[in-house]
Amino acid sequence: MSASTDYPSFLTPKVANENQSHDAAIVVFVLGGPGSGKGTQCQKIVEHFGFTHLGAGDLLQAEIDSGSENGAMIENFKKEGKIVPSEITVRLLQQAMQQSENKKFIIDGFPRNEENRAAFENIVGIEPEFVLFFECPEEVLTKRILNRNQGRVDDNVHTIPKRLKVYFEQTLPVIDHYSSKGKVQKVDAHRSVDEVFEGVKSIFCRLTK
Ligand SMILES: Nc1ncnc2c1ncn2[C@@H]1O[C@H](COP(=O)(O)OP(=O)(O)O)[C@@H](O)[C@H]1O
Ligand SMILES: O=c1ccn([C@@H]2O[C@H](COP(=O)(O)OP(=O)(O)O)[C@@H](O)[C@H]2O)c(=O)[nH]1
Ligand SMILES: [Mg+2]
Repeated sequence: MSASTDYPSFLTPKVANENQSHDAAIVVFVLGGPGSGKGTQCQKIVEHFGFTHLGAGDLLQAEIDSGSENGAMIENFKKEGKIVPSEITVRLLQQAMQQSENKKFIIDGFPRNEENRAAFENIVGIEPEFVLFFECPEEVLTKRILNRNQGRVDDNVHTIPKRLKVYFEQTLPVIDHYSSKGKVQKVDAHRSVDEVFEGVKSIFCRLTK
């Protein structure tokens, strides 16, 4: 008997959702320093390759904006360039994946440290297909962030050095971890948006088709 005939039809979507296994889901992590172009390139990947974009920073910002009980705490972490406790970010990512009908996700700006990585693998139970890594010189990152002009609380001279320090000390080890497993696809991000996307495109054509 199929699952859909086991339950009254109005219950089926909820039951299916709660038990949803992501065994079939494809996850690509997108990493790189703040300002390296992760969000910009993810938009283009969505248009060309049909992935759903989950920006970890965007999901956290939505929590702040919704006035949730954790909102003020998350905003303080963001202002200081610190990494929000994994259980919060992983829960938001897992919810977003469960609510999506798509099975192909690009997760942008996560995992930012080893704790994030272990929590995602333990709780969600998925390893990424590969990790797209945007490499960009530090001074270019700083310039791009200062020009971003989106009114972010963390795009300022107080927070930028803290974010860069966290990136070098905590996020690069995650990239090293995946590198040792042969999963890192590196792209030179210090080029025009279109040139970077040419590099991205060839990786996605090779690894996701
Ligand atoms: N290849 C690029 N060359 C120049 N500017 C870029 C490039 N990619 C992105 N930008 C700009 O740099 C800023 C940061 O890009 P964004 O995609 O938000 O990076 P991230 O998500 O990695 O922080 C934005 O203002 C964006 O328009
Ligand atoms: O998995 C994540 C993603 C983001 N952040 C927080 O959100 C901020 C902004 O992240 P975002 O990815 O939006 O920044 P970007 O790298 O795109 O500039 C980070 O500095 C952290 O404080 C976090 O704690 N965990
Ligand atoms: Mg971003």
